[in-house]
Amino acid sequence: MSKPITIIDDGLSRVQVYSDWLNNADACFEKLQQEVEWQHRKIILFGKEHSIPRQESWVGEQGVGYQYSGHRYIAAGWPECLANVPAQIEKAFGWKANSALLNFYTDGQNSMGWHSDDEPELGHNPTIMILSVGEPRTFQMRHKKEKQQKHAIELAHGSLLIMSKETQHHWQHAIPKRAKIKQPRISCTFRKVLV
Ligand SMILES: O=C(O)CCC(=O)C(=O)O
Ligand SMILES: [Fe+2]
Repeated sequence: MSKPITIIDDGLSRVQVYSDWLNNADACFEKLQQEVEWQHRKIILFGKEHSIPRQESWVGEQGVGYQYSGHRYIAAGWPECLANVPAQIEKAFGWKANSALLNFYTDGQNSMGWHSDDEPELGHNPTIMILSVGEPRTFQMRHKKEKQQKHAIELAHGSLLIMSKETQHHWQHAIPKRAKIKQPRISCTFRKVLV
């Protein structure tokens, strides 16, 4: 395993990236596009219905549930191409995910707004590992209180980004729109939901 690039390591929060982590990233990207049941979730904002600007799927060990934006999702298993990834991650980092939120960004018009992954079912200091395949996209981070503290990280095809320790308390992250990007990207955001 190559050495990670450390983005944040200030004693409280830690963010690291392994730029070329997944061996079979091309095959994984193809299979995820074909195998996953992608959903275009809708949200109500000020009484009006909107489609969120990307597609999603909740996957993982049978029965693991997740609640966000007023919906509850239950995992029905891993897509075949991700089935071995939690064990690979565990071998490398000693941390085992039981689920993942998958995001499909069709092109640079798709995005994700500022947020922290701080849902209560993830526990107090959740580790989140994001595997990226497809078109590289910028992963932005900003400190919640000291707004001048910012980072922008290009997440390459096959890269793994790890957020750990107190990162979700102190930082938010986002995937901004990019008008020039015409190609798709998939992110697999591995999580350990407390069951
Ligand atoms: O697509 C990404 O890299 C970010 C995804 C994310 O932040 C999330 O699913 O919570
Ligand atoms: Fe997130």
